[in-house]
Amino acid sequence: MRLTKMHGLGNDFILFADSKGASKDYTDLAIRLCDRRTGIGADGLTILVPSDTCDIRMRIINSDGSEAEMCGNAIRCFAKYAYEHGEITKDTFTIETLAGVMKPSLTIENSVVTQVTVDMGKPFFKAREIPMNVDMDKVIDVDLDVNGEAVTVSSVLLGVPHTEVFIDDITKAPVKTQGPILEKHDAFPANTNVNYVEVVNDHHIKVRTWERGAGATLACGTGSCASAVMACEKGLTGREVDVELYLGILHISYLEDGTVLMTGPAEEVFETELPIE
Ligand SMILES: NC(CCC[C@H](N)C(=O)O)C(=O)O
Repeated sequence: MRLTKMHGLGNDFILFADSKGASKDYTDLAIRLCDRRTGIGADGLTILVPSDTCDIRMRIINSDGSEAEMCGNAIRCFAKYAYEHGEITKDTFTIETLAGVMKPSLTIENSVVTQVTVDMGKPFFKAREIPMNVDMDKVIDVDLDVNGEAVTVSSVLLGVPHTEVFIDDITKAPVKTQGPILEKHDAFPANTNVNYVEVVNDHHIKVRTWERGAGATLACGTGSCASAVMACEKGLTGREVDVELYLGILHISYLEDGTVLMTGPAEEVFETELPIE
């Protein structure tokens, strides 16, 4: 099996194509390969499989073996992988995911994909769409009890469920302590990704994420989109926002019609061949 290790701003993935992978169970493979001591190490597997409705289909399996509906950093890596490995010859195409159809546009320099812009679709705000156990049309500034402490959260579905906690200083974000508690809080029947957000000004935010099924990661693409959307909905920023992550910036455009565009890099780290079925 030919594997490609890639990352999007440090959120890292192992990619491969599997023409018979439409409904395969990759749980064990993900846990084995993603282990950072005994495997290759990654936040997830990203698998290219054939699609009946789009140009190609992406499956994303978290490092704990659970399957996610979508992944923003993985889809930029996936789009670059598909083009540079000859699976796709166009610079704009469609990708089927469990969260619907995503549309990447590639910036190509000397046959190398340097940036990818993805039309991520529109966010869903209703509590039952996220899903979340409260009855609200837009889940903005709800107090949740976290071990006796009231934590104010806002939530949105952007491919996957996201919860934002706005804080004054990103260096104090309790990612690894509060993140896992919020991820599995009773309020979220499907669990949630947790983003800590510092608003720097009306076009610049900083984000740190605790990911559902993967833990603390260096960047989260859908989380960056969700954070930018929520900052705008709360009146803290405009519709064009730079999201600062540990290793760089994702640019998010939240268009007037609700469509979210995400632009950022994707990098290949190495390729290898392993004797895996
Ligand atoms: N890394 C992500 C999100 C991956 C999915 C997530 N762990 C989940 O299960 O919801 C991104 O870049 O969007």
